[in-house]
Amino acid sequence: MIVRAKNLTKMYGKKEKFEALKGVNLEINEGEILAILGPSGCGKTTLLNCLSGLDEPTSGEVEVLGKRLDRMNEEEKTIFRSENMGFIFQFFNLIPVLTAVENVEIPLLISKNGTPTEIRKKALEWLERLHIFHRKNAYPSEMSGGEQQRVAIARALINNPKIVWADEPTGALDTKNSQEIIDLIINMNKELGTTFVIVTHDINVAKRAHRIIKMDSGQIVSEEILVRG
Ligand SMILES: Nc1ncnc2c1ncn2[C@@H]1O[C@H](COP(=O)(O)OP(=O)(O)OP(=O)(O)O)[C@@H](O)[C@H]1O
Repeated sequence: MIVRAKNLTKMYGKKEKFEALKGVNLEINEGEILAILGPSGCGKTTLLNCLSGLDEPTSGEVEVLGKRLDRMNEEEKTIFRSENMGFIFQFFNLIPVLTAVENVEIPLLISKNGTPTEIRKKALEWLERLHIFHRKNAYPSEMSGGEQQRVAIARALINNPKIVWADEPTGALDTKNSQEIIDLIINMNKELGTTFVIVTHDINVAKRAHRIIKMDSGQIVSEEILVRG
């Protein structure tokens, strides 16, 4: 078990309270690809952010890799995230003034993991692994959505995280690029054993996961385990 959430609730608003999570219980296995499906506004992003420590639940417990996030302060959570987690977003979130290779280097520069030469070498290796080496010197604005997402995945994986949170990773891509991005995620999961938690609207993406949970109005309403031959 890599993640365990107990009775998570999240309230938004001061006067007009809105309950975005209504007592969510969830366990995520190490090495699995979990897809979270559900209609717009049902609480998928809120759940993902509470599980990763980007946001704080109003009540409930979250344990990741045996550590209670709700017992850490912001600084401890930041360090914990940088050591153990990677993030992939719908709109890639690359830094516009940095090239592809420079964007991929960021996590290693932050964790001071290697000399500048070693860091550059590793970043280039990751670009190669994600079939985007030829765009190493391109800026985000010069790349297609599919290319930017490959760079973002390289950046998410370069620190060898145990778990990667992906919020609509194919939401801004066409069918062909979505397929390629999900293929890359599956390959990385097989090769590295990284756990992936993917919020998606796209049933074709969800179908490639090991398990799908469906949410509605702040609750998990069903679960499906997918068996592949
Ligand atoms: N900061 C906030 N303040 C107030 N309400 C919020 C806030 N963030 C989210 N909400 C509300 O909480 C609910 C859940 O939002 P969330 O973004 O988690 O849904 P979602 O399922 O990820 O939606 P989508 O698929 O459209 O991204 C929505 O009704 C949203 O309007």
